[in-house]
Amino acid sequence: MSNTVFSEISKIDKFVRDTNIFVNKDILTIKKASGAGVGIFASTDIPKDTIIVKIPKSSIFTSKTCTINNLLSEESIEGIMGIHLAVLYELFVFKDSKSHWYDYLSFIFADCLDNKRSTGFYLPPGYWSDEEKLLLKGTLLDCQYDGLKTHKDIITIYKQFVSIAYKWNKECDLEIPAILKNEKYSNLTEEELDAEITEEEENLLNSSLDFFKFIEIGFIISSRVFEIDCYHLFGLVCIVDLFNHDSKEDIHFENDYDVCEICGKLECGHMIEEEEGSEVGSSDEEHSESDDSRNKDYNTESEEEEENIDVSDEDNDQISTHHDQDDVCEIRTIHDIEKGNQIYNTYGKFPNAVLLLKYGFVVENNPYDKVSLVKEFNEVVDMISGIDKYDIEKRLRWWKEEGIFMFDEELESDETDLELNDEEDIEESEDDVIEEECEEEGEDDVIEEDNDKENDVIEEEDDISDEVDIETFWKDKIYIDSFGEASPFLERLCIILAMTKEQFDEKKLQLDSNSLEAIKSTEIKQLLALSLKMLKKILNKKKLYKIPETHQHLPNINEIKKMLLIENDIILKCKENFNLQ
Ligand SMILES: C[S@@+](CC[C@H](N)C(=O)[O-])C[C@H]1O[C@@H](n2cnc3c(N)ncnc32)[C@H](O)[C@@H]1O
Repeated sequence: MSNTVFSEISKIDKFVRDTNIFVNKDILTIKKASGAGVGIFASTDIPKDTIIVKIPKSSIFTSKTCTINNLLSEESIEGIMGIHLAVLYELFVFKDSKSHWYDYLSFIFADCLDNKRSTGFYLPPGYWSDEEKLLLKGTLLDCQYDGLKTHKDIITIYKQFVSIAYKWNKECDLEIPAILKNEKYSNLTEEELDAEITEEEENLLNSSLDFFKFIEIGFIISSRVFEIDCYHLFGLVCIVDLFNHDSKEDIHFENDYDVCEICGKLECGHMIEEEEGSEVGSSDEEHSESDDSRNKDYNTESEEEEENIDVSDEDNDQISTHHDQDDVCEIRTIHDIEKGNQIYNTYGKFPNAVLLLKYGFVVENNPYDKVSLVKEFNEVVDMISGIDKYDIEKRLRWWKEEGIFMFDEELESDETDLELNDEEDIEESEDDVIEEECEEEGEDDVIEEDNDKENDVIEEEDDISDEVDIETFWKDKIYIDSFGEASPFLERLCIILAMTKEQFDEKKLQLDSNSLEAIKSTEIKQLLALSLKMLKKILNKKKLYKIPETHQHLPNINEIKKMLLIENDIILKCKENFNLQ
């Protein structure tokens, strides 16, 4: 769990004051939240649309605002990777005396700084003990997300960071963060960095405490990071990162995403240059020129400081004046909140497996939760008789490569139709108003822009089959949902597998849901009965998980038990819905 400690909260008071973060203390209380570290609560009734926190973008820790921002941009490291590397320097190199961010970062990474800690490392499930991972075998986390495996990408990132740290040390005498000290990777070529990670290498690193600390820091970042805008990309947002998660959110994080990608401002010379440039067709040059000139300043600075990098006060002044005061993010309540209630943010519409992988916790009554049926589906398919194996493979291949995307669109258009029907009445009455407003404000351009955006979305959707990993996509759709219902994709796939050869090949029923409806009633009845039988066989194969009773010594046993109990609950609901024992 990436929780902070309530008794240490005063550590961030000074940071909050110094960086002009506005917290409406008259209506908010920060306190212990049962089972979830610290949380934020309403100390009075709070009406809808109240701004409860305001934070200047310059007070958000990002790869652009951190102390080594100039070095990161020279290496083209940005986003979450940039934050990861920057945190190592703020915590272990610049520390209290030189880091403008230390009070905040040492609060959220307190455990990582404590060399005598009594708790183990806070790591994603792939790094848990074999005993713990065994208990989660067969869950969605295992079947769909490969969450019980360690991932080699993190090793490549570690090697890259070590190599860069040695380079900066050589070029600008910048101290190497202790956890990146590893001579073996101190001078890697591009080729060596890209090379396949060997098992020996993996085993060696997986027995290093510094490497675990490196992963832990990455995991804490993953559990607290926010998407900011197209300039900063991601960031750690003090105070805002104290809101706990619930699928029913109380607040919205509001900010302008579309800012200038060069300087991060909402309006600036670069944007005008770009507009003018695009008219005369020279925007790229001008952009890169201004980009270079900005980098030149930073480069010169780093050259000047080559002898001895002095990080901070000056740089931090530059950071805090770099953005306009009105470049702020706001937290706004989206409905009335009652006094005493915890105020929740939502981290996304994620099943518990993803919550555990990204944030280290699971929640009960999660409407987005699922139980995987991939293993059970494959077992039943292996037992199908009456159709030859080649035919089954052909149908499955068609489903994975084409059918599933067509069905996805079919479901989406059904949903859109439903929404449109609901909205029709409202829209009709609003039409006159909109027409009037457009006339007044000359909004033709806006409408065109909106259309362009819609076209982009449609194009993007058309490309979906090219972008997603086909294996991951189809498996993700083979599940029981949180209400104990089989996924519509699984139902349709069972129909496809239950078809006769003629129904599949000649009538092409799989391509057209209308002809599926129109098919002769006796024929369809038989087909649906067969497919329901197959579906029930699959569901019947799903067994309840054994809840461990004697494993209290395992550090992650509470989350494991919670996860298994929740999946069992869904399986039981499903058995009831389908009258299975
Ligand atoms: C962004 S932080 C939220 C503040 C955090 N509770 C703290 O003490 O600093 C995210 C972390 O809070 C915890 N958390 C958030 N929502 C939770 C929930 N509904 N149940 C349990 N833990 C939760 C998890 O440890 C998660 O990694």
